[in-house]
Amino acid sequence: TTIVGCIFDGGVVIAADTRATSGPIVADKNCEKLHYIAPQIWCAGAGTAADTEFTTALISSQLELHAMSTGRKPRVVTCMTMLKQHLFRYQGHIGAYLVVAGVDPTGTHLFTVHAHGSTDKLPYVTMGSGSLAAMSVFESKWKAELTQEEAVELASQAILAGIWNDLGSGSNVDVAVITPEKTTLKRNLIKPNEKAPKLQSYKFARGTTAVLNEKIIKKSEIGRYVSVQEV
Ligand SMILES: CCOc1ccc(-c2cc(C(=O)Nc3ccc(S(=O)(=O)NC(C)=O)cc3)c3ccccc3n2)cc1
Repeated sequence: TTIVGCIFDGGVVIAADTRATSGPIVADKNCEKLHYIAPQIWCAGAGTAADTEFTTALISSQLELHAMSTGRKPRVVTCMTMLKQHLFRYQGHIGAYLVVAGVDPTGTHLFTVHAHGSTDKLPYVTMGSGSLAAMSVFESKWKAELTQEEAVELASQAILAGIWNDLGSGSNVDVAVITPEKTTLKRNLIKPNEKAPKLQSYKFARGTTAVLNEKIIKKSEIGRYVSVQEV
């Protein structure tokens, strides 16, 4: 997994690859790693898919209840604090590595939350197995006061660095852009690994495999030919 976040002049962008793995196997070629928390707070998740999905959904619910009881819009720092306290309580056994990003009445914010409960507040962040490849892009190309378009391009390039250089990352680039005015999810913004059409049809013609013999039997006689395990 490669997930990133980057603050720009007027908002924040987060992005993720879409490969889900189970050991060396690609379990899903187009999974979703950007999670909704609140209208202007989104989270990118790396680690155990079920843990990132359920942890973000739980905190999204708790944050909505908190906003209802305070009568105020939810704050990104509140989301981060709820996440870190939950993950710390489970001492790292919940495998969720999260990039928390959003806009609230206090401004634009970007945090990382690690599975053990540690957090960082930075202008750009990367996490997951492709985090070093992604960070190399930020360390070489990031500058202050990026425009939205520059930030989307930089974040996309950082994810592509993970896709090309980390076997745990792959397939497509998802991006979410959060500003005070609106939040835009750009699902599969870049699809650099689409399969090319086959050069020819590989369908076998009927009769390619010879039928050596054929026997039609009554259902009651199946037991003579196939051992059927009665449960
Ligand atoms: C007592 C434990 O102490 C720890 C201290 C630090 C970290 C840590 C982890 C990460 C990190 O993102 N690790 C990570 C890797 C792969 C996936 S994955 O989803 O691609 N694959 C699997 C199998 O989870 C997720 C997260 C990280 C990233 C960027 C900068 C710093 C970082 N630090 C972990 C443990």
